[in-house]
Amino acid sequence: MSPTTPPRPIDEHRDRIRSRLASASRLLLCLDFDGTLAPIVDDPDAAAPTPENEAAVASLATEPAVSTAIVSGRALADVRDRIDGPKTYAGNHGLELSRHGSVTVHPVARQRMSRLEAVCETLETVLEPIPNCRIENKRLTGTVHVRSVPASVRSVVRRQTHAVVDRLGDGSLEVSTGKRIFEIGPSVSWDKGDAVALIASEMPSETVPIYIGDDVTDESAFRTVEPDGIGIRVSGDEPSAASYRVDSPTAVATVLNWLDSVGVDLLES
Ligand SMILES: O=P(O)(O)OC[C@H]1O[C@H](O[C@H]2O[C@H](CO)[C@@H](O)[C@H](O)[C@H]2O)[C@H](O)[C@@H](O)[C@@H]1O
Repeated sequence: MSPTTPPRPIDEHRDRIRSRLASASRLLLCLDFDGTLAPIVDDPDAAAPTPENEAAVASLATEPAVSTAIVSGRALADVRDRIDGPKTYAGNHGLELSRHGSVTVHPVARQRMSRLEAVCETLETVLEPIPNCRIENKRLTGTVHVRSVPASVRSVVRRQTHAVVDRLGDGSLEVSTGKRIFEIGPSVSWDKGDAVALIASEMPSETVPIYIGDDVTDESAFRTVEPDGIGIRVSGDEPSAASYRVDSPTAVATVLNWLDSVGVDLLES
């Protein structure tokens, strides 16, 4: 179901966050990567967390009462290389999970890897004439990047992507959208929200979950944590399942630093 209410600016509602933290003994802090910890940039390879976010995540990851997790659409190995500290990582929109020292992969996604590979290879050829179009093969999912593609031909990329997925995917792969991207993945009912629910299910009952993210795929995670936990969308005032919003990765750092310096002390010991 699509959300209908815009999230509220978090700075005007710190009291509710304070009281929610004060009623918990532990914090599960789940963080999206692109657009949340790292500003959106033209070249996906160049994405990096702001130094403030990098330092805040590293610091929060050492707090005994805090569990941190990165939940990203990027491949697990890729996002792990880009931000250090957390013990838990979910890559490929939750299809691969690294926790307790081992990696698990969604079994259906694993079965469909060869089909996904064939789709990515074909798209490399079919979309080769499109200026600045780029295919990111993430093994379990694939991303067609159109951020730097001339606006007039983006619809061509969309049509060709759907055509290749329909032809080679045989109903087992699907296309979704993100920020100037088309995402190709297995048609399975598993998303970031399911990954966050799984991570949260292993926490003590007095844990408050917080999820911060910026894109449509983060909405499932907001639905998982809300209303008992706290969803924070990095966005304008478009409708979201998150209750609160901040406007940029710079403002995310302010929230993370507040959690580190004030929020953690509010948790019941
Ligand atoms: O779930 P996330 O961690 O937010 O990952 C979502 C996608 O992020 C990346 O693409 C986005 O960021 C790029 C770099 O800023 C930008 O160029 C692109 O337009 C954005 O959509 C990543 O490349 C994808 O694989 C992720 O699925």
